[in-house]
Amino acid sequence: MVVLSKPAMEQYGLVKNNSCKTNTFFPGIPLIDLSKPDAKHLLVKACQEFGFFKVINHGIPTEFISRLESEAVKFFSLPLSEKEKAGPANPFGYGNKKIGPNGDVGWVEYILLDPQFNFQKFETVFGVTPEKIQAAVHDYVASVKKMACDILEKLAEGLNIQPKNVFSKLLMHEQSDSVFRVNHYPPYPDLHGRNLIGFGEHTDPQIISVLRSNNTSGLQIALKDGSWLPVPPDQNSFFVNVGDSMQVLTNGRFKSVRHRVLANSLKSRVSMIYFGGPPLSQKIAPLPSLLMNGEEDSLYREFTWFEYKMSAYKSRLADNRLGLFEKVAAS
Ligand SMILES: C=C1C[C@]23C[C@@]1(O)CC[C@H]2[C@@]12CC[C@H](O)[C@@](C)(C(=O)O1)[C@H]2[C@@H]3C(=O)O
Ligand SMILES: O=C(O)CCC(=O)C(=O)O
Ligand SMILES: [Fe+2]
Repeated sequence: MVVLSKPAMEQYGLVKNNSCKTNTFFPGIPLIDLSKPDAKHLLVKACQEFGFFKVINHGIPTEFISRLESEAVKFFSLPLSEKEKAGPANPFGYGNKKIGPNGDVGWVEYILLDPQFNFQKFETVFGVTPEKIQAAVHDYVASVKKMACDILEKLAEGLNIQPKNVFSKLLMHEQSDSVFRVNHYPPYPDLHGRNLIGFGEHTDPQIISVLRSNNTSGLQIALKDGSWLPVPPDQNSFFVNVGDSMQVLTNGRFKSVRHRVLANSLKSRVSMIYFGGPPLSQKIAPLPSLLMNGEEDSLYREFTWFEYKMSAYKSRLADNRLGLFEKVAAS
């Protein structure tokens, strides 16, 4: 990344170092052991209260994680001119500082991939080893997707709805519109008590997002009172976000969590995120069984994932994207 002067860095957004919840009593990020029988109930509770949790005993082979991370680190270490051959990210490819099509910026560089992977665009960049990278992405994504489906099935069981694949089938569908992203947040020079925004606050539009990072801090989630809670990094665990589409499918029971990343002044952060989405034609509406078979009103007007995605790509990162689809309460 190019070194910038302090005023130039301000365009990425700065926050005071003490702007987060650190001293108020807080029980901590929900921790779910996927191998335990009570996982399904704890998952439901975490999705209702935070829309966010950490999982252990996830079954993802360490080798898949380290292989992909080391390929990603190699890629991000290339000269900018080489990396740019895989860009711009519109929507897939290499991106640097610009996030999305509507003027958002952050102290981040990234690769966005369609997990059905068309690596042709990357062939020139990855040179002799496109197959190696392709295999690393494939193994990692297949394994994380399986875990995401396991979590979604446990959630259906915990909610007492049938069939248990009611959510997971949307990711398993051969036309599932999922996205895979690797973010790199380089360290930045000291800004006298200020933190630089790496990835601005937002909610993820899809059903579920599964994140793994190296041991560098930066991720924060918004609590109900609007304060920011730093998420301690843990390279051996995965973090899961409820996305906007899941909030709608559950008629608002599960919360799509607002989150952001602050860049670290000392260490690089590398994160890999699988965003599990449904097929484009999928109707997104509360499940009838969660509307008490007609007793409860839907909070949202009906839409397809295609419509929501189109609308999301017209929005700015921090926008309340679901707001446009909420039904106005009758007076
Ligand atoms: C500003 C934007 C970037 C984003 C597309 C959008 O217009 C609004 C949603 C953003 C987001 C957030 C979660 C994921 O990182 C992402 C890939 C997604 O599906 O929605 C990004 C989009 C992006 O970076 O292109
Ligand atoms: O990089 C991270 O840790 C999170 C980034 C994120 O929220 C996203 O890419 O949607
Ligand atoms: Fe996100």
